Amino acid sequence: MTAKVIAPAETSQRNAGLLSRLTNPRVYCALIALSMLLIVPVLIDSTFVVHVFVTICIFGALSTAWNIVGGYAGQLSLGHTVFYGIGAYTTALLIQHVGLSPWLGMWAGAALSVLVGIGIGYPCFRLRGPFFSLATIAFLEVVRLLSIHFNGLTGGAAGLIVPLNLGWAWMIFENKINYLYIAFGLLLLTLIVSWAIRNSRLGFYLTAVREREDAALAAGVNNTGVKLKAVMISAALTSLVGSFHAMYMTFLEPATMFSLATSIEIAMFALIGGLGTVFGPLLGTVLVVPIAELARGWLGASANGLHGFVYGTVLIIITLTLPAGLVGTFGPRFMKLVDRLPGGGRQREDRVAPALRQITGETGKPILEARNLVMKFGGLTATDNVSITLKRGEILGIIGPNGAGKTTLFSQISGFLKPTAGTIGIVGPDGAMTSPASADEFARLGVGRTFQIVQPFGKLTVLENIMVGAFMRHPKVEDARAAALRVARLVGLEDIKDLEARNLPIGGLKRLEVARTLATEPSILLLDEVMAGQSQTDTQKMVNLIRAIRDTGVTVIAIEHNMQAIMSLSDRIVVIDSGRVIAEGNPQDVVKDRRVIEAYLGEDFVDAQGI
Ligand SMILES: Nc1ncnc2c1ncn2[C@@H]1O[C@H](COP(=O)(O)OP(=O)(O)OP(=O)(O)O)[C@@H](O)[C@H]1O
Repeated sequence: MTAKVIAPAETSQRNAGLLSRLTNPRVYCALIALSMLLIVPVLIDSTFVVHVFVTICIFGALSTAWNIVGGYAGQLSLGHTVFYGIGAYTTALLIQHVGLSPWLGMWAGAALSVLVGIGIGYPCFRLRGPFFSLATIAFLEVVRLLSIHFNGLTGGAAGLIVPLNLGWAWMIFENKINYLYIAFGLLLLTLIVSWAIRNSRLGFYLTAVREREDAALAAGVNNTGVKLKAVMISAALTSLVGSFHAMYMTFLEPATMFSLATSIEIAMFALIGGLGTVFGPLLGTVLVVPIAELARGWLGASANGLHGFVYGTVLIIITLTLPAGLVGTFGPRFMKLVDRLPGGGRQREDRVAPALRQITGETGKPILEARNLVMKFGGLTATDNVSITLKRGEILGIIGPNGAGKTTLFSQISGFLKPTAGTIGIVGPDGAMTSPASADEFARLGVGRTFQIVQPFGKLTVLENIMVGAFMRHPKVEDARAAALRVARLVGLEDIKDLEARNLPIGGLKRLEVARTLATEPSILLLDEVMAGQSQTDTQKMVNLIRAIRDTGVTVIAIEHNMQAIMSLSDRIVVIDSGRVIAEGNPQDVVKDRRVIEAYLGEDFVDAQGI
């Protein structure tokens, strides 16, 4: 076995990196704020205050873990306590029957929760919006009923008492402050995981999938795969917290451990604080839990159920006045203030862009072959035995009247529509002809497409949108950022790189479509009406850009209604009408073709002109 020797230079570089992070006001302010969750209860030293802070840490951690699925991936799970309950019961049962320490049992619970998460997530991700939420509630209810039914194991509705072995090994303490240390540790763990996801390729992919599933697929994202990863991580973290909570409460019953009300509370904290943000769920918890707990503490039994009233009131006020939640609304302004503190406002260093993917192959040889493609939508035949061969290095223009079937053809040759009949072959990097099975496979093989109706990830900046494409070839964030910056420069988007995509005019959005696709470093680029909505100057710039892209070895197919542009740009033109190819050849010949003029201007015009 060989051990890795760490050079002194490497260690000092790492220390310098850590020090530079710690002197960043965003980092030290977050650490100071978080440490208050420990310092305040230690200073006040009251059992009730410690209990409130333990509850904040537990629910903050649960909500942060939920946010990975509900916020980042946009899957509104309302059955998340299923993982919390599984963690709790597994840990308690392992102590009772095997004598296993909860420190180990909690990982067994997490593993089981991951498996259940995959089981729930895989079928449910096909469902959208409220149907997904309802399905997660249904799963929660089934597990709750099962835990009541198997009362020999779980104690049923009567509940289960955790064996009371005192000490750190058994996670049971007389002094409540010890629980706070563990709860705080779990909160830190979930926050670190959540932060790491947010700033990784997975985080970008989850946001992309949440915003536009088709555009994410076109960027090579395996949508189900990334959502499953999110569920697995979230399930494991929720389960760990559930295990700890079982030890804190020392009594488990199905109604509490698999509670729909708790599932909703967890989601609500994230909604109040800011869905899809790292610190939003914790902030929501910090704001709401103490009010409810204090009200309960002061008013005692007479205030039973009051916390629900408090949660509901805060939720209504926040959703009506701040739909993006507290962090979503005030976060950017607050960060500007924080950046003014010592050590703040540092500029990111421009990194050298990674090498472009090499495109190999002989110019003029087929790179894509579509044979007899048929696409039927009910009684309508959108493409009718269309066959095209794309030659490496050419620019192929596809024209035809509205509704001719051009976009349908694009969707077929990029894997978005499975042809009713016919075959598609793409030459892969190894030179062999392959037929990918899904849109993301097409993308990874080098087929990049834009959408006629633009598909920006509205809440991401221009540069982040392009990064989603760049991640396909450059998994590291900094490499993807540098590669995206190179593309932004090429496409003329560098000046507005930090603007949120939803604020762009249509011309900018069209260029962003091209940029995101280009960032995937395709060998075949499918452009669907990218010149629509562009000024004359911008159209000319786009023509020049497409030529420049072709000169780097990329093969281009462009659908276009701007005749002047497509005729000047294309090496070859294919004309489609009513789903069929009616003419094919070089631009000069195609414009004179009787069938083409007839398709655009009608038979009467052709007869009158005597063509
Ligand atoms: N998903 C769908 N379901 C049903 N019909 C569809 C679907 N997609 C396209 N069509 C129909 O198929 C035909 C071809 O549409 P397509 O969008 O491919 O034409 P197009 O040549 O791209 O038109 P345009 O130039 O206006 O964009 C149209 O009649 C359209 O209404």
